[in-house]
Amino acid sequence: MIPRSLLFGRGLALSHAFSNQNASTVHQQLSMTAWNLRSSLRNIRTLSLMSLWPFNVKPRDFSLPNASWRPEMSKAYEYYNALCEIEGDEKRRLWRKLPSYNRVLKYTTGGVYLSKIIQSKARLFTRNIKEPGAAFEYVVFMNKQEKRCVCVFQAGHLLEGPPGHVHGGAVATMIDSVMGTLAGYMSGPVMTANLNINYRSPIPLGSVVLLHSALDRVEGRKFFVTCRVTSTDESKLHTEATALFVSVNVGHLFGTRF
Ligand SMILES: CCCCCCCCCCCCCCCC(=O)SCCNC(=O)CCNC(=O)[C@H](O)C(C)(C)COP(=O)(O)OP(=O)(O)OC[C@H]1O[C@@H](n2cnc3c(N)ncnc32)[C@H](O)[C@@H]1OP(=O)(O)O
Repeated sequence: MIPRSLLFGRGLALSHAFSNQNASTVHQQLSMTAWNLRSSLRNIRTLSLMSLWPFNVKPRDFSLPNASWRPEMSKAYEYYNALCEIEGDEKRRLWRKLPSYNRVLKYTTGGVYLSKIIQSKARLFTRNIKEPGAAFEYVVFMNKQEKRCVCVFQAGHLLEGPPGHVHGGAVATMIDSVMGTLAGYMSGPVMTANLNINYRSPIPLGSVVLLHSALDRVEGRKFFVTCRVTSTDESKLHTEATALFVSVNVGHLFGTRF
């Protein structure tokens, strides 16, 4: 909101201008008032940029590069990002970088109201750690036409399981998130009904891996998805997974059907 002091300050200047009866002084005062108003508008614009509004109209995109990214992460990001920028109009582009927010619901159409109703303090599990690089650093590139996506993932030090390696639950979280994002992108809201994971080789903590996810088939509301976690050069297989996602309507989140 605009601070009260700012509004009242300019309001006083305005009333003071019209209390003076002298014509030239009034003219002078009006010029001053116009200047004051212009300056107020400038201030308001500046203040809105300083995030004093109750709603953050431009949410932070957590999938953009930050200082915690290792060169390998940046290199993989640049590779896939370049695929997104291949010439041609946006609709014909095969690859698209997905933005990533800490509350998906809040930034979907009409979702701002739902996000207030459903656990307003809730935040996306993978995006709620403040320190950049400490946990899940990732970015998803979607190829809708080929019904697949690739996620570049850097596992931070808070994700330790076996000493020096990534916790299996953290790997499962990323797999579920990436597969769920693919299924959701293809169909709208989904929930994981079934998830099977085979851990083939441990992922060193701090390393960068790729998650390749593909839509295998669709049967009515059921979306069968696969995922492979590999090293960035794809020479090493870390994990394989299959999952079933079932499309749901918003009512399902409330425990009702409508
Ligand atoms: C808009 C795009 C944006 C994209 C950008 C999004 C970005 C966003 C990023 C975040 C991404 C996070 C992704 C995390 C995703 C979770 O973590 S979800 C949380 C974990 N999952 C849950 O809590 C789900 C709990 N389970 C349920 O709610 C319900 O069981 C389900 C899964 C919704 C299904 O219930 P239902 O709707 O009543 O459906 P139901 O009739 O039981 O089953 C439908 C069909 O599925 C089959 N089925 C159901 N469960 C199973 C099962 N376990 N095994 C085999 N078959 C099954 C049934 O047999 C049935 O088959 P048919 O008879 O039709 O052939």
